[in-house]
Amino acid sequence: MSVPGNLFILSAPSGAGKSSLIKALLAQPSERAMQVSVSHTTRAPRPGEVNGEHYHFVSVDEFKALIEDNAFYEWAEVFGNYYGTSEAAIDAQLQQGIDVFLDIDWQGAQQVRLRHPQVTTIFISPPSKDELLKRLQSRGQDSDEVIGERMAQAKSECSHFEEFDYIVVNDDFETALADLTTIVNNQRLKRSQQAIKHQQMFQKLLAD
Ligand SMILES: Nc1ncnc2c1ncn2[C@@H]1O[C@H](COP(=O)(O)OP(=O)(O)OP(=O)(O)O)[C@@H](O)[C@H]1O
Ligand SMILES: Nc1nc2c(ncn2[C@@H]2O[C@H](COP(=O)(O)O)[C@@H](O)[C@H]2O)c(=O)[nH]1
Repeated sequence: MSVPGNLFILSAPSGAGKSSLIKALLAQPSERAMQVSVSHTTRAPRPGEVNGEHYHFVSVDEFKALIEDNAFYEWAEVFGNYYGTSEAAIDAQLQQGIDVFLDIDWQGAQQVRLRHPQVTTIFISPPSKDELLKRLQSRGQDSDEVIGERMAQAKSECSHFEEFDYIVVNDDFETALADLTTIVNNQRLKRSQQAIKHQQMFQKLLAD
């Protein structure tokens, strides 16, 4: 029997660094395959974003048709655009034993928790408001107006931090990455997973 993949959610105010942390985590050597789920969105691509890699970029009509088809595991409206996680895609990854990471907002996290109670949820916090603003500005991808909206939304995202299993403060990047790696490894070391992975060893240990 193979161990099914683990599902992880990373939520944070925009600009706190969750995409950077997931990218660095996935670049590390790992005993299990890890993938980040590619969401659908109606937001316009940012410079350098590739369709199918960063997001599946769709029109509002296409997104609404996918909602009608029950194609989404969860979906939400964030900053006036729709975002959603494809159910078929993550089910296939988990069944193949791949650990899947969802970079979604608190509304999506609430929906996934109801459907998949074993999910591990992680809140990534910026060290301060000033630093969050600096990161949004230094990314150089959004207008001042959009940055203002994201800063206003950050308070609402942060107000949900107590709903998460773990909190990682992304002040020093390498420390935050080490914390995230520890959380992932903790999940893999749980008895439920180890019992399946080492089934034959336990059978032999318990044999007469
Ligand atoms: N610990 C850190 N110290 C300094 N800068 C950081 C740190 N972590 C990430 N950054 C920088 O902050 C900016 C925002 O990071 P990133 O794009 O990963 O955020 P995000 O939370 O994924 O945002 P969004 O939800 O909008 O996609 C990037 O320019 C990134 O290089
Ligand atoms: N509920 C969902 N939220 C999602 C999904 N994909 C991304 N997001 C969140 O949206 C904001 C903005 O993202 P950006 O790429 O436009 O900066 C951020 O908080 C993401 O976590 C999703 O599928 N579902």
